[in-house]
Amino acid sequence: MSTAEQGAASVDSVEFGLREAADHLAEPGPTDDKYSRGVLGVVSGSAVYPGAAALTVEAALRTGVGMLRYLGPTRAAEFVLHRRPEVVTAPGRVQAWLLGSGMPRPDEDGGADPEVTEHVERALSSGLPLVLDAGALAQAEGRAGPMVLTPHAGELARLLGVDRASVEADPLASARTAAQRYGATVLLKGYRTTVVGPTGAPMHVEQAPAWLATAGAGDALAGILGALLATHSRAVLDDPSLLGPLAATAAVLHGRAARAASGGGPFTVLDLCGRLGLVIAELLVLRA
Ligand SMILES: NC(=O)C1=CN([C@@H]2O[C@H](COP(=O)(O)OP(=O)(O)OC[C@H]3O[C@@H](n4cnc5c(N)ncnc54)[C@H](OP(=O)(O)O)[C@@H]3O)[C@@H](O)[C@H]2O)[C@@H](O)CC1
Ligand SMILES: Nc1ncnc2c1ncn2[C@@H]1O[C@H](COP(=O)(O)OP(=O)(O)O)[C@@H](O)[C@H]1O
Repeated sequence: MSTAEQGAASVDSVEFGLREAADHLAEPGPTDDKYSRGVLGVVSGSAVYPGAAALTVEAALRTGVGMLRYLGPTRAAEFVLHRRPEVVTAPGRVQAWLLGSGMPRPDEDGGADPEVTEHVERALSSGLPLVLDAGALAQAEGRAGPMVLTPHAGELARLLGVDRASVEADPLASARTAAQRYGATVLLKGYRTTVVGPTGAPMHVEQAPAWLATAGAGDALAGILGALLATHSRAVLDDPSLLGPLAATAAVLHGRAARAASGGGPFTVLDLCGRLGLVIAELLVLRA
């Protein structure tokens, strides 16, 4: 589907841009410590997709958290620690959770190991802000609490029990259906990223170059959003309608970092992650 067709199908959403994103960034102050900044819990990756664990963690750290607790499978944890020794692999208090990137769905052969499943179950019933991605999307069923679902069109089609073409024909209506069904904010990925909450006006973000259509880019987006939820946890618990602007902010950071990494050509997902700090610094200047 062309961008023009996507636009025509989504005339009801408003563009969420740089200035709006700048207003949804948490900047630490002199009295902050690693706990007050926000701790993100991450359960991602698997024996099949250990890379997704590294990408979610890298993106979250680069977006800025006080601490990241990684509680995924052992092989992925070793890989994560090797790359990022600042990650903590002991359980403990967190302010938000990112679940599912690179993990099997509960109905898939093999499933996750029992220890990982227990971490996921605890997170799902914690009442804390959640990002549910990839293998954790179906866990939204029957859950209460503030959560953002981050499907691509194929995953949203699976969730809704429709074919992918019908999601692509009207991304906004499809995302809205899921938002209402699950009482969640839905961030639907694609060239245009659509964000819809169970209430409130839908938004869209178009900051990214098409070079971003590359494996692992969605894992990085999930990490960015997880970090934003951890650093805005109290505000989200007070006002869950903040989930929409925070999800859209994640898409803006992701797209801008992709553009910076690209410079007009191809790039890797780790290149994108490496640009996040400067993109955030640029946006913070905008609101000064
Ligand atoms: N480095 C890592 O560790 C990485 C790990 N990753 C992890 O992998 C897991 C699986 O995620 P995934 O998006 O790849 O698969 P999945 O959710 O089953 O959706 C498939 C959809 O795509 C479509 N489709 C398939 N082939 C197509 C084609 N050639 N050209 C066009 N369309 C095609 C297909 O549509 P269909 O044709 O079936 O309608 C269906 O809609 C997930 O946990 C993720 O986090 C990834 O992030 C990558 C990096
Ligand atoms: N044509 C495109 N132009 C810009 N961004 C895109 C395009 N296609 C996909 N993206 C972005 O790339 C990311 C892909 O995520 P996803 O499909 O989950 O891939 P993966 O599972 O491999 O990480 C999303 O953030 C999506 O918005």
